[in-house]
Amino acid sequence: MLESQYSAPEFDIYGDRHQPAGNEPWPAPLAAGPISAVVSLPGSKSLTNRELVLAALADSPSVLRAPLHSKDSQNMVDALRALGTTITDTDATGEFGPDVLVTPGELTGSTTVDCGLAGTVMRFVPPVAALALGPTTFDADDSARGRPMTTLISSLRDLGVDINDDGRGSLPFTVHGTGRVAGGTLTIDASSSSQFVSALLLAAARFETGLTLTHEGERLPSLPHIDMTIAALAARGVTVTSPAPGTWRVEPGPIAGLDVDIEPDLSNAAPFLVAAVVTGGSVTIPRWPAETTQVGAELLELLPKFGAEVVVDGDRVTVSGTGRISGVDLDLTTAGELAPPLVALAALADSPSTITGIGHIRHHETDRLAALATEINKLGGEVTELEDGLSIVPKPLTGGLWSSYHDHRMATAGAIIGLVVKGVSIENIATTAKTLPQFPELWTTMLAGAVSR
Ligand SMILES: O=C(O)C1=C[C@@H](OP(=O)(O)O)[C@@H](O)[C@H](O)C1
Ligand SMILES: C=C(OP(=O)(O)O)C(=O)O
Repeated sequence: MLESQYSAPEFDIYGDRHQPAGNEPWPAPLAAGPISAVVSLPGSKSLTNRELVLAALADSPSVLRAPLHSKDSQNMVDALRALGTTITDTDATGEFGPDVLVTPGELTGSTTVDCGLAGTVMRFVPPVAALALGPTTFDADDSARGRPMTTLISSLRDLGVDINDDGRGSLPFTVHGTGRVAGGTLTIDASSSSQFVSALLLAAARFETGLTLTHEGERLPSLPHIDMTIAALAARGVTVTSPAPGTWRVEPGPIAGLDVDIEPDLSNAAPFLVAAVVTGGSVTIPRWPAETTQVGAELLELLPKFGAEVVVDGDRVTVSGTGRISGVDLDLTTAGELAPPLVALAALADSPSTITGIGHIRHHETDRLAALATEINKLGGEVTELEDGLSIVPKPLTGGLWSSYHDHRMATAGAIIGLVVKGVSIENIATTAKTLPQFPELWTTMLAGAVSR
């Protein structure tokens, strides 16, 4: 067994090596011409952080093969370790870091959890802490402290869990675990994030009577992420049913240990595939899963709407630009996570676009509707905020400073625009380490394959 990469603070998972000295903005590289590249990507954030949680709640050890090693996964590992789980690297190391062995232990609590910037940590871990034997205090980076938590806090309270949030309904708060949660029936409004549903379902098999959960609210975003939760539970022998749309039943029972392959992060494929479209080149992503619950798979249908060509050849997906980028009318309710790169693409299109169904992304790492409109307009664009989306009128853009708002997908959206707009600099490119510490390196290598016009 090797020394755990996850526990080595000197390991540069935060990507600081990519931040220019003195935290200077990162000059986004301009494409010399159409890109031609093969880009291999690290593991999915959503799969890694679900499998870490389920492995910690399981009745025997699990191995995660090719997991993500990033700030979000590090925050999850640290949280589960603090609660009593043993997580170590195995001696099998892939392209992006070692596989990990998760050995569940008694959940002791009496600890603190730093959620960093990770929605999956602040939503998925409190129900685990409710099963621990002592109090757990949750906090996050300043910029993430305001993300919605009320639904989860009140859900756990409805299940009898004592939580002290000093009346805030947000981070920081303390979950007073007693080692047991009775479970039962719960109705919640998950309109602001699917993660509330996933959080409760992930831990529910460990509740004494399981859980019947109903969503009642105006909308339910990011359904593929709920499907991912259900599939991950089912793979570990948990019985999950959906007796009616918007209702899920998790039977109480053991969660099995499992050796599981983590797929590459298909949402992080988006900026690279969009780069092919923007430059009229082609990008191939290897190890694309034939079947997946990842929402990034929707790119294969979404990018052709902008005029791209998609070829699937076994487990390799190639996206090519055709030189023309069409504007689109898109409802991205299921795939809000993909909005930043697609909005960047729409800003470079030949005709206007309207992208709706994404009001909830105002509660992601930042208010993404406001941030995208502000940053594109700063460069001369014409993007207008709608109640649940953006209207984008392409305009000739000029260079300037692109702010990231501690949001990895804002940083990568700026890099997309910088491919074809001279003089774009990205403030805090290191924030991409949330889910893809290798971003600047992979981006620069991809561009080395650009063909000069
Ligand atoms: O469960 C998950 O892993 C996620 C669910 C989605 O959250 P929302 O439903 O808040 O959009 C997604 O946007 C986020 O990046 C990851
Ligand atoms: C919304 C996102 O992250 P989080 O898991 O922190 O919610 C995202 O990665 O786009």
